[in-house]
Amino acid sequence: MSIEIRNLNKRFGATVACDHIDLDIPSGELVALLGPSGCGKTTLLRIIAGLEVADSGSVLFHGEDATHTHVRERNVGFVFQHYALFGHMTIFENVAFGLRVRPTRAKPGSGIRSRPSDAEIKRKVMQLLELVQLDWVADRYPHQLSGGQRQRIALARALAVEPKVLLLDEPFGALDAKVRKELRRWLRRLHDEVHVTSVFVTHDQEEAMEVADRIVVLNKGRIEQQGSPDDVYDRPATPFVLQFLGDVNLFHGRLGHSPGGATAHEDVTYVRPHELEVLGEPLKLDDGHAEGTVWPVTFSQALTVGPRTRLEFKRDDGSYVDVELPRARWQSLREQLGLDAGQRAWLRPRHVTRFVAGGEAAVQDDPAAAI
Ligand SMILES: Nc1ncnc2c1ncn2[C@@H]1O[C@H](COP(=O)(O)OP(=O)(O)OP(=O)(O)O)[C@@H](O)[C@H]1O
Repeated sequence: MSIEIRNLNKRFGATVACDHIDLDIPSGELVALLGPSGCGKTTLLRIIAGLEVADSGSVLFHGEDATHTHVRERNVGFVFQHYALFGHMTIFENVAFGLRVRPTRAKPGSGIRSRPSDAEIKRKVMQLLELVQLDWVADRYPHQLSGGQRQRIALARALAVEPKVLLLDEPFGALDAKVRKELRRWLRRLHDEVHVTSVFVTHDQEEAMEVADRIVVLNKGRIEQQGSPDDVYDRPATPFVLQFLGDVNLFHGRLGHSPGGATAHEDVTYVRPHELEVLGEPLKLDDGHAEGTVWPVTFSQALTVGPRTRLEFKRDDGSYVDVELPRARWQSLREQLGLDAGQRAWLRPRHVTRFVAGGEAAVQDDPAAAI
């Protein structure tokens, strides 16, 4: 089931939660709505669900206008951050719930389906519990499960009614980092098996990059960019997207010294910390080879966390630049250059991103072309 959103607008008083949203979600895709707190992700999800009404615009399910269709008839499944399992019911009954509450004989054409037989419910619930790899907890109660297990059950319960669309609002938000990581990989594998069109809200860029087929980056109720994880990371359309998708060093005005004596570029330039190379001396021009931009800096400190090391350098204008490298690379570099706090070094970007004035279009550059 594809979802199309057309010129959707929603305000809460003076707050604009959805600002002219146009979005196509192809059938079977797993799409992440990504953005900072308050950018309108949940509101957009709730409008797709039918839990919130838009001020204007439309939502189409597979080409059919569903803007005014009641939530019960939209056939969507939900998973929220705070697992809303029923504490007094077993896991089996929790998963069976959506099927048990159906009418014995639904009105034809109402969009509501009839209740399956008890045998059919049993078969289906056990099949779903196997799918989420928790068939062995069928007789337990929610309080006897871990948070991660409860979220897997919440997902099984959402899938039990065979939704055409699955909506997930920060489903792993309340879990600790390690369980989150496990569950997002698990969700990705599950989606590859089930293929139900899914929309996933998160403010965690790593989570979106790892799980989604496509990422929709939202900012202040507007879509900044949408594309594959590689598209938005490698070819950010705006400074907001670039900065939201990971750490970045920002350089205003003149970039500093370029060995060829060419004029440095005046635009704002962005370089990710892992795209900078540390040199012990400024590059010399030899054999007519243009080397591009090199920034003189002073080494400040190194912080190693696990396998990665983050180096902090100070530029002559007083601003700081971060460089990230594998821990082993840092160890060999330290020996090679004898880097100590206060020592001079030079940074060469392997890749820079510039935006023309107004921040409308990105220019992805070979750094040599930036001068
Ligand atoms: N029922 C409401 N009444 C008034 N304002 C609301 C209501 N719901 C949302 N808002 C406002 O609309 C904006 C978008 O909210 P929304 O919950 O969609 O953002 P979000 O991106 O999901 O944020 P978060 O990640 O913090 O959940 C926010 O400024 C919020 O305060």
